[in-house]
Amino acid sequence: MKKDIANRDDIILLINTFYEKVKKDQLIGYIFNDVAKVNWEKHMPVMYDFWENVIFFTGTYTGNPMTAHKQLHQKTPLNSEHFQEWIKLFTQTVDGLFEGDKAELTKQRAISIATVMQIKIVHGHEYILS
Ligand code: HEM
Repeated sequence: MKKDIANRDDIILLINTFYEKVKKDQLIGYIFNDVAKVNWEKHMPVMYDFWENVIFFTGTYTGNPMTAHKQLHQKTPLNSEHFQEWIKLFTQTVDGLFEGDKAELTKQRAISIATVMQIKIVHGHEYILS
């Protein structure tokens, strides 16, 4: 049986594994590699903090993901297929490594944040949410 997500080391493993898949992905890899040209050394600690905050409420992340992705959407349009792929890779990564309540919570939070992000970004002006 797999273990559950229990601490920051588990989050680091999860996020490292996820972005290894993302970078190689046919559908969304180019957005990170070619459009945003992500500085991974800078980006990864931000993502560990973000997910640690989402899962364990540590208060370590203070950024604004919505702004970051709105800016990205102006450089290259993000669509529903991109978000579906992101969710698929994230869910597969969690399931490949962990199981338990925190693992379930992590997938649910990822899906709900991705859904809100997609509504705001892809469908933008039709919604009052901002
Ligand atoms: C199609 C889906 C997505 C794409 C293509 C995407 C791409 C990106 C890119 C290129 C960055 C900027 C990295 C950098 O240069 O610093 C970024 C940042 C980030 N992304 Fe995403 N993303 C997606 C979905 C999501 C989702 C669903 C979440 C959360 C559940 C998320 C969370 C974040 C966070 C927290 C940051 C850091 C923002 C900051 O600088 O504080 N992303 N994303």
